[in-house]
Amino acid sequence: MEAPEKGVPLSTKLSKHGQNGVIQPLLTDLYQITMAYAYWKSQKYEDTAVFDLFFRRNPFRGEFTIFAGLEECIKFLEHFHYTTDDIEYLRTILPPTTEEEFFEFLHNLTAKDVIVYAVDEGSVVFPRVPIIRLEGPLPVVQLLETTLLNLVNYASLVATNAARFRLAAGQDKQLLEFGLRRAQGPDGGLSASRYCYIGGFDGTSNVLAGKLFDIPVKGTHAHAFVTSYEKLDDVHERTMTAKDGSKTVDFVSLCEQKLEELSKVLGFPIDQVHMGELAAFVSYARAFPTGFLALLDTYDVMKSGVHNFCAVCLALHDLGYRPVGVRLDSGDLAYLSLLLRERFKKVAEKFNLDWFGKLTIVASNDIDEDTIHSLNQQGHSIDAYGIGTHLVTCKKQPALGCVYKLVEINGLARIKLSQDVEKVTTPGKKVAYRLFGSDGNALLDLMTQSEEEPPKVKERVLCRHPFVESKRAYVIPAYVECLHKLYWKDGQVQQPLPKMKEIKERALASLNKLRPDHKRALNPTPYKVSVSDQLYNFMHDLWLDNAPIGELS
Ligand SMILES: Nc1ncnc2c1ncn2[C@@H]1O[C@H](COP(=O)(O)OP(=O)(O)OP(=O)(O)O)[C@@H](O)[C@H]1O
Ligand SMILES: O=P(O)(O)OC[C@H]1O[C@H](OP(=O)(O)OP(=O)(O)O)[C@H](O)[C@@H]1O
Ligand SMILES: O=C(O)c1cccnc1
Ligand SMILES: [Mg+2]
Repeated sequence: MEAPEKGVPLSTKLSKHGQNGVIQPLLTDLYQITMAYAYWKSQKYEDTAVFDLFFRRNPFRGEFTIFAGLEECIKFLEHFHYTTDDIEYLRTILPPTTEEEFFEFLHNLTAKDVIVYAVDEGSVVFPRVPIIRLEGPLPVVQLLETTLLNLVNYASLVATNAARFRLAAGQDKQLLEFGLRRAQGPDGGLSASRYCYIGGFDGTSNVLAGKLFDIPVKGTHAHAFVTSYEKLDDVHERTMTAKDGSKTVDFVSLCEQKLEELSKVLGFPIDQVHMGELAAFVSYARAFPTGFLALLDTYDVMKSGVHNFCAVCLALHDLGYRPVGVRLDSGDLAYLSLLLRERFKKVAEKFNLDWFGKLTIVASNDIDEDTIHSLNQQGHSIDAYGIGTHLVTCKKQPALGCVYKLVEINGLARIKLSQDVEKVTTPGKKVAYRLFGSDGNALLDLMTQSEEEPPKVKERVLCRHPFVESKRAYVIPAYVECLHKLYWKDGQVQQPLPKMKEIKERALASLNKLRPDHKRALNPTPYKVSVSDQLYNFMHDLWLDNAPIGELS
């Protein structure tokens, strides 16, 4: 890699060619390069290969996956080139017998002769269906394998995880990604923020992700802010001016008065209320009068936090400001959210302030998908979730198993056999279609050989299980979507690459066309991925041709 230029802003360094600078041809496994040498040495560099990138099983025991990472893959192809520096490095790691002409060959390689068909980024995808199909000179498409898998696997995994959190929480809740501190390094953190947004989150706490990807950045405050104050005297600047500029008051005294008033009206003892916490809330409100959202659980949510919060809210109201809400970061989140809502409604009633009952309650603290389902079952009054560890580390399943398999060489289909039927590849160049029923929902995905006629609307098509002969169905689609679009040819991007927001909208729209039972959290119904009759017969003939016949004696 060229040395970073001095004086270049960080964002430019990180987004070389509008892409993370670490994404470059050497971000690969050594064996791709040694294979390229062996192909080159045995005159196979002009062979034309077709590779499919696909996964065999959906993550998180689910029955769907959100495809993400395509834009990065296309940009990688656009700039695929080994620099002089890269070649010098390769010279040091390849054996001295490596011929000089190979390094020249590598130095001149680009992806201009590669053709890429792919499913649109953000689409729901299913096992075995090629998400990306690459065709081109064998050494080049081979050299792309590891980087493309790296770009797609985590992106799709975390986008799917985010989509599952969204399904659990419902469309009306705010979902905030708070995972940077727990993410797998800086790149893991940035990718997580980007692809969680695509998968259905509303924002991130990750400021750099906000800057680089134009994602809304959001946040509250930490316990440290509260514990840094011990008593009310710690608030040095006591005054605050009304929103309309009409008056300036002693805000600390105003908050104290409100606390006393609340204690009388609601009947709670003031001696259990932590004055350091009140000092912190006062200071935070002074800094953010239009965005006051306080963390309530530093000492005791119901004995201290909520009283201090309500007092500051009433004081802000006197000055014409509208507070935002609270965050809970420990304890029984369902129970506490209900108690808080009850309290807010009571204050709303006693002080005749309708908005008070509708203040936002944010919950955080080690929340996973199951926690959200459980909270829903119990009943709660949470409006927003801040989610970190389980989301970005994908604790429930830390990797998606996308693979990259050779399916055709020089126009001849190739099959990879395995004792494990699931691992047998689908040979040849294929096209995938999604067939929809009259209710608008997806019925199944169908793979055909590339030269076959596409399935037609209102025409019966035989769809077969790829392995089980008896499993087949006639489908009369109300709508047919060709999943494979031409994305890269002649060294040019062939489709407009959509903005993050559009990819996010596609993910939502694509999920909305999937029947609810496929999206169910527990034991969802598998979505059918089938092959055409022609592809079925072709595949099984090739299988028999390639499987040796055993002999018993
Ligand atoms: N009502 C609830 N139903 C199911 N799970 C909940 C509920 N409320 C909280 N949780 C989860 O229970 C776990 C509680 O974790 P833990 O015991 O570490 O936290 P805590 O004791 O409440 O807080 P602290 O961070 O102060 O230790 C968290 O994963 C949280 O998301
Ligand atoms: O729990 P997560 O889903 O990862 O969400 C992010 C967490 O990060 C913050 O605190 P941190 O965990 O650093 O400290 P805490 O455990 O003391 O709250 C925040 O208060 C959340 O608890
Ligand atoms: O803004 C927050 O509340 C936040 C951000 C990151 C991690 N935990 C909380
Ligand atoms: Mg925590």
